[in-house]
Amino acid sequence: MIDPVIERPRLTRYARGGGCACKIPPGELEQLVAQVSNRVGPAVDPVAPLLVGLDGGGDDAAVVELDEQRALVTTADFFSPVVDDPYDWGRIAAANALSDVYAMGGRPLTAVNLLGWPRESLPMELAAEVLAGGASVAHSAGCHVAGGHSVDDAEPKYGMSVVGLVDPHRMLRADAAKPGLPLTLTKPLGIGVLNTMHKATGVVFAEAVDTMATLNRDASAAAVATGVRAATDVTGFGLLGHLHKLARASEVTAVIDRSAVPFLDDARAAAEDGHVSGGSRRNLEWVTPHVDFGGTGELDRLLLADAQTSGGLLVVGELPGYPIIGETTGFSGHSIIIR
Ligand SMILES: Nc1ncnc2c1ncn2[C@@H]1O[C@H](COP(=O)(O)OP(=O)(O)OP(=O)(O)O)[C@@H](O)[C@H]1O
Ligand SMILES: [Mg+2]
Repeated sequence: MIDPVIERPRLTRYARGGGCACKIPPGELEQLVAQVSNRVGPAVDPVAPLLVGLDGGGDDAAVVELDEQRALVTTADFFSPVVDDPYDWGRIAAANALSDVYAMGGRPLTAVNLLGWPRESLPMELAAEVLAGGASVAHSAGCHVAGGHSVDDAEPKYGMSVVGLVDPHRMLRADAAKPGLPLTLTKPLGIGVLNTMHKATGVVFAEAVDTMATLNRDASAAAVATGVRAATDVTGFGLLGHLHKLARASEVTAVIDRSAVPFLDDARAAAEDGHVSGGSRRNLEWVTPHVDFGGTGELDRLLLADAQTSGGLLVVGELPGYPIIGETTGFSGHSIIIR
């Protein structure tokens, strides 16, 4: 488990899955959440009205109204290592946790760390690097990191719980897409296959690391400024999984132009070499009944369903400087049509 060149433990070797690819598969998660909702009703005499909760398959974060202009956004995200470098893993995990606030059109205020650490097999100095990476990204977003919770764990896990603010009238919801609008994707896909290859071979993909550590802040602010109403972030369920959830919740069909979808360099080659995670295969299985794939081949299907970690925003509307990958139409029998 020691990297022969830098003589440091390879963090990805300490976990079975990695990043958002280790999420519980979408179908199983929905069943789990539904079982609880069926047994336990809503909050009794709530202190504040819930604007966004678990209805319609849930959204990126929960939102409660504070007053006419302000609502509170809460979200939590943590996962096992996606890269071997502890500082980079921290940066990526923080950018990913903050992303759900940006996906609602909000701004993060405070975060607390969520840390699981195998103290007997990995030095605490590495945990400090992970936390420092996380704090550096959160601080660059103007978000305080002011606490956390840490447990001894069989596998390393890291993430954050984040609280943000949003204007309830300008919030970006997954169930607010309308027909006849362009679909924009703000980060290239391929992160999952490159992470899977990194875990298997140790090769570092700097472009993928930079992409994952980049905040979705600017894209979110641009979407809110241009009056966009619907968006989500593309993470563990892949472009197709998150697009299906958004289209289903909004009762529209998303028509995707396959050739317009951006990918990181090397992503296709990594997929051709078989570096496709089990999570990505489960994503594809889950969405397949809802997708008209046209002539799309198996490899392209897998790449479009590839589990992303800290992926970009999928925005229903046009954002200057970011690629348009398709459009919405009225619901026509499938959530997604690929051309
Ligand atoms: N254990 C849980 N209990 C209740 N709700 C859950 C649980 N796990 C997930 N959810 C909810 O299920 C929905 C889908 O979860 P998912 O993790 O895909 O959303 P997400 O936070 O946007 O993902 P990501 O962080 O990868 O962008 C969300 O509304 C989420 O809050
Ligand atoms: Mg999300």
